[in-house]
Amino acid sequence: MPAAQGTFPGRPARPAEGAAGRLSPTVNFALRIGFYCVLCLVCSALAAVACLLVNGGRTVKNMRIIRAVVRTFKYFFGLRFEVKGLENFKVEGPAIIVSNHQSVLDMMGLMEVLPDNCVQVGKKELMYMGSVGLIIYLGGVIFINRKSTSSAKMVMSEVAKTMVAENVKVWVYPEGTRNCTGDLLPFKKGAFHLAIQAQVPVIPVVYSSFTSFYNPKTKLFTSGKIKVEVLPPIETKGLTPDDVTDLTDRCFSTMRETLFRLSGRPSQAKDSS
Ligand SMILES: CCCCCCCCCCCCCCC(=O)SCCNC(=O)CCNC(=O)[C@H](O)C(C)(C)COP(=O)(O)OP(=O)(O)OC[C@H]1O[C@@H](n2cnc3c(N)ncnc32)[C@H](O)[C@@H]1OP(=O)(O)O
Ligand SMILES: CCCCCCCC/C=C\CCCCCCCC(=O)OC[C@@H](O)COP(=O)(O)O
Repeated sequence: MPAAQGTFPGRPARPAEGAAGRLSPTVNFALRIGFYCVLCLVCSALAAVACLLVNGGRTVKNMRIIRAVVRTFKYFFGLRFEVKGLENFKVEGPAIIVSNHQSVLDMMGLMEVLPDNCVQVGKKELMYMGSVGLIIYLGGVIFINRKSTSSAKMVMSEVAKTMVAENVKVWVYPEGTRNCTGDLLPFKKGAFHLAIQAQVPVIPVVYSSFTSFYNPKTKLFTSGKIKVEVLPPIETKGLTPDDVTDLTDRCFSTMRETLFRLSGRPSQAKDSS
């Protein structure tokens, strides 16, 4: 049966979708995003209780509980993850993980590959999202104020010390904001300063472009497959602050190349346009 006008774009309607399958893309998008938010809020509240009972308060150990919960979300949205390179997370000790950031849906991709003892750097506004803010706090997320470079730098310098002392990996989205264009935004340098200050490797993780199944501008949100690749660690031992720009550029080029390859984007279209 051909896809009827107004069904989830990209594939024919299934009989079980019934009326929902015939909704306009805008309504379909709103319903699916609304459901995602409700799912996050409800599951965060339940997970928060579990975290408090099992681990007693704010600790990275709670990420195991959060990860187990969030890994079930993909089934509600017909999303599949094809993951390669997980062995690259097996470095001795702490590391900085950097990845591309496309959407609020990234939390599913994050939890699909998240190694143990790993916290994320997040904007402080996330704290005020009700139960989601609470669970993010309990998971040990490091909050930064993006509007104040000096305060963000201070927090990051503190993280450089504690991540080594406590053997924790730190996950940073170096684009600094969501970007669902199928390309990368220029990278902010915080993650790379952090890696060099702590003298720990940088592990890039790349998610293929969501644009074939998710696009807030065109109200597209259907099922889809996401390819994920964990790339080999980039060592920073012996690097100094003078090397931050080179390290940033190196990670950016490697990740952009990988993003285009995973997304099936032709190599001649690599220039940002
Ligand atoms: C049950 C279900 C619920 C689901 C629960 C799921 C739980 C998981 C939660 C996951 C949360 C994920 C949250 C994601 C986000 O919030 S992304 C947004 C926040 N993150 C970031 O912004 C990180 C990336 N940004 C940076 O690294 C920035 O560099 C930052 C540190 C923030 C500073 O930004 P900005 O002011 O814009 O500065 P620049 O990068 O342009 O840098 C300015 C100059 O400062 C120098 N610099 C930067 N950092 C440092 C540093 N640490 N030490 C020394 N110097 C630093 C930088 O080099 C620039 O100077 P030059 O231009 O090079 O001279
Ligand atoms: C009592 C207050 C109630 C608030 C209700 C909030 C409802 C939202 C509920 C669930 C949404 C799920 C969010 C999961 C966490 C997503 C983290 C994320 O992706 O943050 C975006 C941030 O990286 C970059 O932000 P910007 O792109 O710069 O912007």
